[in-house]
Amino acid sequence: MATIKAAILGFGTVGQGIYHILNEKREDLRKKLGVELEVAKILVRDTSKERVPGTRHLLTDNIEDCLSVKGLQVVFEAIVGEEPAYTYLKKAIMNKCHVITANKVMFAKYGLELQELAKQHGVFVGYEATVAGGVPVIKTMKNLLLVNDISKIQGILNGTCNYILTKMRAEGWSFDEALKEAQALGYAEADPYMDISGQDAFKKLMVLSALAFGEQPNWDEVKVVGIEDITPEQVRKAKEKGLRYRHVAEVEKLPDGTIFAQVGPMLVSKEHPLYPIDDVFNAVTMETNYIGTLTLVGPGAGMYPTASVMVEDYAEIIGKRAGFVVTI
Ligand SMILES: NC(=O)C1=CN([C@@H]2O[C@H](COP(=O)(O)OP(=O)(O)OC[C@H]3O[C@@H](n4cnc5c(N)ncnc54)[C@H](OP(=O)(O)O)[C@@H]3O)[C@@H](O)[C@H]2O)C=CC1
Ligand SMILES: N[C@@H](CC=O)C(=O)O
Repeated sequence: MATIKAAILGFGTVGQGIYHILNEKREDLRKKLGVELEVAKILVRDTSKERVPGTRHLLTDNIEDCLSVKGLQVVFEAIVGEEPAYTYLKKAIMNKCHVITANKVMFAKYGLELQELAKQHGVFVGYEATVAGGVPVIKTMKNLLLVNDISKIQGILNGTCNYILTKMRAEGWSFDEALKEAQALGYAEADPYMDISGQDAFKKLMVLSALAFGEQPNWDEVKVVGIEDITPEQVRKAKEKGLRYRHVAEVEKLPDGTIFAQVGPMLVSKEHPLYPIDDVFNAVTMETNYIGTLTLVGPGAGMYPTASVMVEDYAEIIGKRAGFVVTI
């Protein structure tokens, strides 16, 4: 049986999740895909940190050790920020590797370019994990777009913000307590300001805009507001009135063809579809011409939901290569 060699870039919450799932599902994936997968290298910054037992020999802090693995075919990327992730993935694609990323900060900016480059080199880019954690919004949207036009997308795209707002309302926790717990649970970004400032939701929205409309609005013209100024008093008063705070991102193609987007907190009443979406859950509503309105709901962050969709991307890509999966 053929063996596919893979590298994992980043071995924090998401990278370790990928490793665990690949191990736990090794036999199953082998049967379903007809190939063995071997994780040949793992890139980190600090190779001395104690991590998953039995992986020390795989760790390196040098990307060339990863990209020079003989027969490398797949790169899972779960590091942080635009660079060096963009440069690494570009190199991997040019070396004819499939790449699978969770890094929305990098992908919001370079996603269209990397996908074009991948096309030129005959490889695939999986990016389900860049938006809404374990919610299969990218593959759903790709399928919808085969037939439908999407006119508007609205949703809760940051699990950490939703977790914080939920805990403040339902448990009376302080903002800081809730953020600390979101970090402990692996939901928050390495720099949690990305979450609470709305920047993380904005980057995810830009990934969705590129997919749905083939373009993004001018980033400088998008109003992005976070949740960091919402006080316990405001949350309490809203609750008394039967309202809930939600952090909502939306992007819309206007009749004149321009793309309008905004990100910020919103007060919703119990009639609103986002009212019941609590905890780390995300929800994404798409308005389409034939299906009408479709909403996906599920865990928006965390080790296993995020890693699961990355391994699904791997299975889909390898299946496609073998000619037995027919989705895009
Ligand atoms: N956590 C989540 O729920 C989700 C996260 N994501 C995205 O996945 C990515 C990873 O997130 P997460 O696992 O939570 O982050 P962590 O901070 O837990 O892990 C990041 C990992 O990347 C490594 N790393 C960071 N920068 C570099 C670099 N320049 N070179 C080599 N290695 C580097 C770190 O190495 P070291 O350990 O040595 O410091 C660490 O192992 C991010 O882009 C995030 O936005 C996407 C969806 C959900
Ligand atoms: N920090 C992000 C992680 C997933 O993308 C979030 O909380 O949603």
